[in-house]
Amino acid sequence: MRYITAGESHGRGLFAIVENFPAGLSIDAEYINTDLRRRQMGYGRGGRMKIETDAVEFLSGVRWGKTFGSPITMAVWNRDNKNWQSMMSPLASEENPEARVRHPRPGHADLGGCLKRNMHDVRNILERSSARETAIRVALGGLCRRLLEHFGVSIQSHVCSIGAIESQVKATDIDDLTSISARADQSIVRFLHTSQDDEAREYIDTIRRQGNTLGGVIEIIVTGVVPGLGDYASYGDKLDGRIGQALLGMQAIKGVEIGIGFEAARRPGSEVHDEIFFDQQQHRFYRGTNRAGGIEGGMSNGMPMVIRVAKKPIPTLYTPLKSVDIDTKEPYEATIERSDTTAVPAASVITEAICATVIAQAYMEKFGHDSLEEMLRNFHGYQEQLRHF
Ligand SMILES: Cc1cc2nc3c(=O)[nH]c(=O)nc-3n(C[C@H](O)[C@H](O)[C@H](O)COP(=O)(O)O)c2cc1C
Ligand SMILES: C=C(O[C@@H]1CC(C(=O)O)=C[C@@H](OP(=O)(O)O)[C@H]1O)C(=O)O
Repeated sequence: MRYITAGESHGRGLFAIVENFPAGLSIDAEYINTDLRRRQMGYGRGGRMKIETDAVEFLSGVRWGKTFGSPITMAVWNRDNKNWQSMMSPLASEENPEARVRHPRPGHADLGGCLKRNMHDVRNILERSSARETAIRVALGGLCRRLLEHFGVSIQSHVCSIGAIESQVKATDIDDLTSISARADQSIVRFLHTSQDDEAREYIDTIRRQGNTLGGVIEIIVTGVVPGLGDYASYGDKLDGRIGQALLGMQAIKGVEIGIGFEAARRPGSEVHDEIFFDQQQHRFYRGTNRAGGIEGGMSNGMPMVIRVAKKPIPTLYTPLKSVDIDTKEPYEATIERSDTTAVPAASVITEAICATVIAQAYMEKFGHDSLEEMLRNFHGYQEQLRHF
């Protein structure tokens, strides 16, 4: 499966074209819209989320509720586009020099993008670098999640912290397998949906009043994955590398840990590596602990995957940081139109979608991508192989 996304934050909408997706998968828009709605939730977002009601529209590749092997085109339309008609017009012949954005924001793509493309209007950069693009990646993730359900894979996430506030549901104690499976049994545990809500809301309000912003830590848990996805043989095929690349390819993600991650560097080997056992009754190998977070040697090992990401604070600050006018080169305080204070709960949903996409790709690699029936046949054959190993 290959895909490309297109679209600007305030343009007509966001689009994805997905190639080589298996035929025969039942999909309805509402299944995907559930994730799109979840992505819009969470305390601390700015005015934009009140304007949008994200929903997916299939423009190609789905017929009578099923994929049929043609490239799938998905769209999420921007309601806000009607307020940006002249600014975002693809065809208006006159440029409006007054509409140019000249003040790049520290921490955003603004300055690097202008230098790289030799453009003197930051809007040309910010429209595409905006995390609005994640709406369509969540739609794609929904499609992949639906496919993975047929293989018993489930992907959940929760917010471990926002700024200095820790969730009551802490990051998984990776030495304790019961806590991982208990966590994986829960449907999404969302920070700001717990009894801690009041404290967290007050904290976010204080930060917003100060014109400041917050990031946070998210944990993703993937259960039901077969061993042997990805590969040890070539660097580009390693599953941990692919998950890391995909997550770091998301706006504002600055760190990815798999299993105990950085903690592994502090412990001796005996407290890092998961011992191997064999369950005679179920005729399968298992690990006594899961510090590797379900991935060893670039391959899934059949244990739950545990992945954590660090999201940096939102770059647009209402109390702006110092910047420089790209025309006059004079100091200038960065531009603010409208912005989120924090978007960590939304990011949590996006990371699930990104993991779903990478893992679905790995399943298609191993079991084929022409049809769901063929994939399932190959999958059952592989299970048989494992049973007789
Ligand atoms: C869900 C989500 C919402 C975001 N909202 C904003 C925002 O309102 N204002 C802003 O300046 N950055 C926002 N960001 C972060 C920027 O998109 C991101 O920092 C920017 O594209 C620069 O890329 P980098 O942080 O990966 O270096 C958001 C990110 C995510 C994931
Ligand atoms: C639109 C979304 O997030 C946007 C991400 C974003 C950025 O710079 O990344 C800036 C803001 O856009 P606007 O300037 O239109 O308010 C966020 O609202 C979304 O998540 O759907």
